Parts: sequence; C-alpha cells; structure tokens
Amino acid sequence: MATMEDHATRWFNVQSVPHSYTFPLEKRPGKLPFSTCTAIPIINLNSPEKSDTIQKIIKAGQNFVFFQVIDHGVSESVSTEALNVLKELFNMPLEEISRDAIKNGWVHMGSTSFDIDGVHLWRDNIKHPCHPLEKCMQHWPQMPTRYREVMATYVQEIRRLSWRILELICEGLGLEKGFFEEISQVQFLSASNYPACPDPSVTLGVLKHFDHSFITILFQGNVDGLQALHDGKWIGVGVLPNAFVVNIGTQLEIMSNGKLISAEHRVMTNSDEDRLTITTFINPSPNCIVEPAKVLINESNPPLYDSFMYKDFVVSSKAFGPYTEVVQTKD
Ligand SMILES: O=C(O)CCC(=O)C(=O)O
Ligand SMILES: [Fe+2]
Repeated sequence: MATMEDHATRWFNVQSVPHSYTFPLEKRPGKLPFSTCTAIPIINLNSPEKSDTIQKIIKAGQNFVFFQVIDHGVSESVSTEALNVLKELFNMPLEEISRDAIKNGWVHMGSTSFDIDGVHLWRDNIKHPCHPLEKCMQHWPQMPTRYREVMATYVQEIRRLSWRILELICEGLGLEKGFFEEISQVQFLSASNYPACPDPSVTLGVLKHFDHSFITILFQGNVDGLQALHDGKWIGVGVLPNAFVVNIGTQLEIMSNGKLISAEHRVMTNSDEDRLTITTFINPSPNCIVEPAKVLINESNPPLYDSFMYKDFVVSSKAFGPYTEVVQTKD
C-alpha cells in the first residue's frame, strides 16, 4: 500500500504545472472548458432491430468516428472491479510497480518515461497483451494479488464485446462473416491514470493521435477527458454511465477502403479529480496483410490505400515505440 509520504512526493503533487509538463503553445489545449458533444451516437447493442443497429454503427463510423455502446452485455461490476484494481495498482509505490513490471515483463510507463519533444504527458500508464489469455496472464502484474483474476474477466468480456461489434461491422460493410477472425488475434490493454492537474490548459494526458487498431474499446469510468477531432474542432466524448466508447482505428479505415474513418483524439486533464481509463486495442495480427477488402473494390471503387504487412508498418512507423515487442505477440 502507498504511504502518505509516498503520495506526497509523487510527480503530480504540485501547486503548479512544472516546466517539464508544459507543452509549447501550439500543442496546449487552452482554457476552453471540456464540453460534451451531444451528437456522438449512442448505440444500444441489444436492440431487437439488428439492421437498425448495424446501420447506426456504419453511419457513426462514417460521420462521428467515435460512438458509445450501451446495453452491451458487460456487467457493470466487471468494469468497476477492473477500475478498482487498477486504482490500487497505480497507488502502489512506484518502485514496487516498476519491480513488478520488470519481473513479469509488462510495460509501466510513469509520466517521466514519456518524453514528447522534451515534455512529459500528465499520466501514468501500464500496458500488456491480453490474448491468448493462457499465454499472456503470466506476464501481467502480480500485485495487487487479485489483479490477474479481475482483469482476466474484464478482458474476456471485452473480447466478446469487440467480436460482436466487428461482426456487426462486417455485416454492415458487406464482408463475409468472420472476416476479422484470423487477422485480429492481437488484443492489448493500456490503462491510464491521469491525476488531477493544477492547470489543464497547458498540458495533456495524451497528445493528439490515431489508434493503429481495427477497433479500440474504452472504459472511461465517470470522469470526462477524451476529445475527438471532428470537422477541425475538438469535441468532447462525454462520460455515459456504464457505456463503452468505440473508436475506429486506422487499420479498419484501410480495410473498409475509407467507408469507415479513423479520427485523431487526445486526452485533457482536469483540476478536480483523478481520471482512470482502460483502453483495449483489437489489432491486426503481425502477419496480417492490411489492405482494402477485395469485395469492396470494383471499377467504380478503386482501392484508396496501398497494401502492407502490419508488422512492417509497426516497425517503420514506430507505432508502438519502445514497447512494440511487448504488445505485438510474435507469430
Ligand atoms: O484515456 C483515454 O481517454 C483515451 C486513451 C487513448 O486514446 C489511448 O490509449 O489510445
Ligand atoms: Fe487513442
């Protein structure tokens, strides 16, 4: 357990944002308050009208890129327990977290491990692969002691949910059933703790980026912070109790030949409370050839993207930086 003393000396326990966390003017979010965009689609996955659900997902992927799913079949206690155990983990003394990460082979990125153009992000982060479970679990945190049990339930539920969504997308795009099965065997988890920040206008939890996944499933608890770039403006993907945020990744944009679009997004901090989130990426397998699906290509719909092997892209773009080896299970 973290002691009071340990907490008081942590990097975020400061009266003002240190220079090393202050972004250059053009990257700062500025003083605008976080405002939730009410137009972001909310999709009920349990609706009896399946074709209606599919249509809503495809439309959301074309227009808003992010959407939220409700009545998704993941019980609230599973997600809440996952957040609780992560909170315990992030509260442990830093040396203990680092020791566990080194011993078991998962990634711990304390805020100072990130250095983007010389500036740190306002977050602590952990990452590890999740699939196949039997192979991955031994490389997860050992502490808190119930971490593996709680997170195993969570990641399995999220895998089921992501399958459901990918199958609906297949149907909506006109791809054969199970199109993504073989090619999306990589799932990894990235959990972030964004402590309350004395001045959210000068720093960010995550800088603007695309997710290089097929889809990303985010549980953001009950604190706002996520913004997506839409028509050149930052829009807030506000918290909806027990909902998951779904984001179309760049690799699905390519496979769909641009029928679905991936959006840049970023994370703002806030001055009132800590924010803890769990991101699950469903990624192409390393040997997957990423290219517009053949059935979507014809004379009037030429391919809009070149084809490449996912692992070559990951290496050449440094998509996962120093932690490529860990999140990209080898074939
Ligand atoms: O924490 C969030 O709200 C989103 C994080 C994110 O965009 C990512 O991990 O790629
Ligand atoms: Fe992201």
